[in-house]
Amino acid sequence: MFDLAPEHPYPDGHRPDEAPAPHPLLAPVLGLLGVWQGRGEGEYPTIDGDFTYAQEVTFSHDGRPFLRYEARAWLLDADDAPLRPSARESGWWRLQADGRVEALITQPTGIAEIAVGRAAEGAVDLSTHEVALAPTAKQVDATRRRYTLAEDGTLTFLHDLAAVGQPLQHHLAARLQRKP
Ligand code: HEM
Repeated sequence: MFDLAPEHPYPDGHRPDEAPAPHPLLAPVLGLLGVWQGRGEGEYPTIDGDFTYAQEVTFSHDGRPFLRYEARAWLLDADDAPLRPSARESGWWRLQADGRVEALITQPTGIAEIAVGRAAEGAVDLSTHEVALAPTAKQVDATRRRYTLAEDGTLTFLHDLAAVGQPLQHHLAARLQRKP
C-alpha cells in the first residue's frame, strides 16, 4: 500500500533563490515568482460605472519550464474595504526557448483561454490564441494581458477585453507589490 507522504515531495518554489532551482527557461520570468497583492481599477462599456478591486496573484514553479499562475480578486468599496469576491483564475504559463509564452488559463465563469506572447526582462505580453466557452459562459472573444515589473519592484497589470459584442478595449489596470 502507498504510504501517505506527510509533505509533498516536490513543493513549489516562490523565490528564484530557494529550492527547487528554477528551470533555465524561466529566466525571463524569475522576477515574477512569489505572491503579489495590490489594488486596481476596472471598467467596461457594458458595466454600470467604474469599480475598484484588490487582487492577489501567485506565480510559482516546481523546477520544470512552466509557471503555476493563480489570481484572485475582490471588489472594494469607496473606503477600500472588501465588498465581495470577484474574478478568479488559475493556469499554467509554458516558457519556450525563444522567450515565447503559452499560457493556459481557466475561470469559474466558464471561460478557458489559451494566450500566447513573449516574456523579456520581467515584461510579459499575452494575447488570445483561442478561447473556449462553457455552454452558459458569457461571450469572450479575446483578451490581452500585460505585466511590467518596474525598477521600484511594482508589478503593473493591464487587461484588455473583447467580450459581449464589444471590441478589444481596456477592462482592468492594477499595481501590485510582492508580499514579504
Ligand atoms: C481582476 C480581475 C477582474 C475583475 C476585478 C473583474 C471585474 C468585473 C466586474 C465588476 C464586472 C461587472 C459584473 C460584476 O459585477 O461581476 C465584470 C464583468 C465582466 N468581466 Fe471582468 N473582471 C476581472 C477579470 C476578467 C477577465 C480575466 C475576464 C475575461 C477573460 C473578464 C471578463 C468579463 C466579462 C465577459 C464581463 C461581463 C460583461 C457584461 O456582461 O456586460 N473579467 N468584471
